Formats: sequence, structure tokens, C-alpha cells
Amino acid sequence: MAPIVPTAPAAGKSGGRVMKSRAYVTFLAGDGDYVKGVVGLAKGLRKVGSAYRLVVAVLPDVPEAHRRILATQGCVVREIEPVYPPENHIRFAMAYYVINYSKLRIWNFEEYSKMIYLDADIQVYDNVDHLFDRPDGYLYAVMDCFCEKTWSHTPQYKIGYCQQCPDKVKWPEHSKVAWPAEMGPTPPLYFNAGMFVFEPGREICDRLLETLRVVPVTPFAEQDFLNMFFEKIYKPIPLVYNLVLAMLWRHPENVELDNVKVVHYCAAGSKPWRYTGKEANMDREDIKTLVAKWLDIYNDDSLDYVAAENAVLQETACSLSPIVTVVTETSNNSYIPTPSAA
Ligand SMILES: O=c1ccn([C@@H]2O[C@H](COP(=O)(O)OP(=O)(O)O)[C@@H](O)[C@H]2O)c(=O)[nH]1
Ligand SMILES: OC[C@H]1O[C@H](O[C@@H]2[C@@H](O)[C@H](O)[C@@H](O)[C@H](O)[C@@H]2O)[C@H](O)[C@@H](O)[C@H]1O
Ligand SMILES: [Mn+2]
Repeated sequence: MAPIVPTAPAAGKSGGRVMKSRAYVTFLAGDGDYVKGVVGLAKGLRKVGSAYRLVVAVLPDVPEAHRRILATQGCVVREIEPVYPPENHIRFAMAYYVINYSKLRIWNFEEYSKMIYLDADIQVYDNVDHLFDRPDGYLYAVMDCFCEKTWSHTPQYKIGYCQQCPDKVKWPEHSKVAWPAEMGPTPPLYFNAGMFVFEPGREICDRLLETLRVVPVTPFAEQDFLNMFFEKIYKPIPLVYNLVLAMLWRHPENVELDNVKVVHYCAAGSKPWRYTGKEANMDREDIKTLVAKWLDIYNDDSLDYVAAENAVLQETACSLSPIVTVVTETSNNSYIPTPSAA
């Protein structure tokens, strides 16, 4: 029987107006091991019973073999054009951050009404689908921390100010001690761009790319840019939705690990799929536990797309023949797994 190729994301109808769908989205570049992060994320979202697909925005340099792995894990693989910042001589906080500007292409996925972006080094341990119901018109994300060495180029770091504890070292305008006037006003709230809730739109995507061409390039690349661009509509959400690991040693008083729903493995040496435990802070018990948690999901075959689909079918006691996922390449170069009865 010819496989039934699912159409574009299921769009509900309400009163004649086609309701667009929602999805999680991540970003994959290169032929390296971040693909493991995406597989882990896909399985993690399945484990928490998320109702939405995971779209993977891939750069052209992501090999076919990796795209097929992702399609067989139930991901919707969409190729995007790279985005480069204007000519610059900036030293990025991490040299590879230059590729992260390509994340901006996800605003072009306007077939979705709302998306939750997650870095490939993020894992979801509790269902967070309810974030899709937050009021439209804002960008929701968790506040970052300025205390790691990666921030040593900033005035915040130099004076020991962090938005996670604004009263510990106050920003000059609120401090009794004389400070150089050029410190300016307190910096606006700043989010970590590893996780955010946003509304795609071609028009806003064009505005992002036009603006990128005329603003200075800065060390935290697209994260700095997104914070500048969305400053007026950024709404902070609790850190349980994106635990930047450095918070565990920089602001433990702000972290209730048992309540954390989403963990961001962004500290140096914390990527679970290449963890050695040798870097600073990586021998902490809480880090070892979180890395083991990530690996448990990654190595759990029952969370693979086909296995999970079969489990659902068995649960509904249907006597269907086993599902074989045939990956069907569609015209716009996106791979959508096509479950078909053998
Ligand atoms: O070689 C790379 C580097 C980065 N990324 C993507 O870019 C995101 C941001 O990079 P990273 O998470 O390493 O930055 P961090 O959050 O650790 O600063 C990753 O999560 C991946 O989604 C990728 O696909 N391949
Ligand atoms: O390209 C710029 C990157 O900036 C951010 O990096 C993190 C990381 O460097 C941590 O090590 C720091 O502790 C944290 O503060 C900092 O924000 C995002 O996680 C990532 O998705 C990406 O946007
Ligand atoms: Mn990250």
C-alpha cells in the first residue's frame, strides 16, 4: 500500500478560520555530534508526552545520514539558508557562535502560529506544552546569568553585577558609591537564547535580517541581537523552564532542582553526549546526576519514534501489522516520517 504522506502540520479549524499549528523547534549545524543532542531532545519531548512535533532547522552542511536519523525519530527536518553577520572583527564568546545567527531563519516558519525554540543541548524533563498558551505578542524566555568567564568582556561582569541578584552588587545608578557616569542606566533584563517562546512571521523575519545588517556584531552573537531586537516585548519566565547550569554554582539560592522542568547543558564540559567530568564544576554530584538523566533518555530504545508509535498502537489493542517508518522526501526538502502498515 502506498505510504500516506502526511500533509503540512495538522491545522485545526475554528469557525472557518484555519488555526495554524504549534511546534517545538531546534537548530542543527555541521556534521558533528550535536545531532545526538537533537535525538535526545526528540526522545525527551516524547517521554513527557508533548502534543507537538519537533521541527529541526538544519543548515546545508548537515549530512543526509543525520537528517534521516532525525526523520526516523519523528522530527520534521527543514533546511534553512545560513545567516552571517556583517563583516566584523569581533571575538565571539565562543568562536562557533558565528553560525548561531542562522537560528533567525526559524521566524520564517510561518505555517506555525507559535513555536518554542530549544537549543540541541537542552532536555525537557516535564511537559511544558502549557507555555504555548501564554498570551500572544510577547517573546518569553528565562533570564541569563552574567557571572561566568564567558561574560568577562562586559561591564556587568567587571563590577560583579548580575540580574540574578541585582541587590548584591547594585548597578551604579542605584549605588551610593561613586561610579563612572559612562556606566549608564541599569541594563534591560537579558534572556538566555537557548530557549524561548515566539510567534513566527515572514515580515518579522525580514525585519530581523534587515536590522542584523546595520547593528554592531557583539560577543554573544544572535543572543545579544535577539535581546536588543525584542527588548520591548521580552517577558521573563521562571528559570524552571531553562536552567542554565552555571546557576547551580553561581546562584544556588535561586534554584530548586526538583522543580526544574528544562535543563540547558550549556556550561563548558556539560554536553552529556561528550561529558568527561574533567572541566571546572563538572565533578559536582548534581551535574553527574543531570548528565546521567540525559543519557538514560538518549539510550532508552522504548522512546524511539517507531517503538513509541508501536507502543501506542498496542495500547489501543489494535491488531495492526508492525509500523515501518518510511522516510519520504517532500518537494521542499523536508523529511516527514511516514508511518505505514507493512
Ligand atoms: O556545532 C554546532 C554548534 C551549535 N549548534 C547549535 O547551536 C546551538 C547553540 O550552541 P550551544 O548550545 O553550544 O551554545 P551554548 O548554549 O552552550 O552557549 C546548539 O544548541 C545547537 O542547536 C549546532 O547545531 N552545531
Ligand atoms: O550564540 C550565543 C549563545 O549564547 C548563549 O550561551 C550561553 C553559554 O555561553 C553559557 O555558557 C553561559 O553561561 C550563558 O550565560 C550564555 O548565555 C545561549 O545559551 C546559546 O543558545 C547561544 O545563543
Ligand atoms: Mn545551548
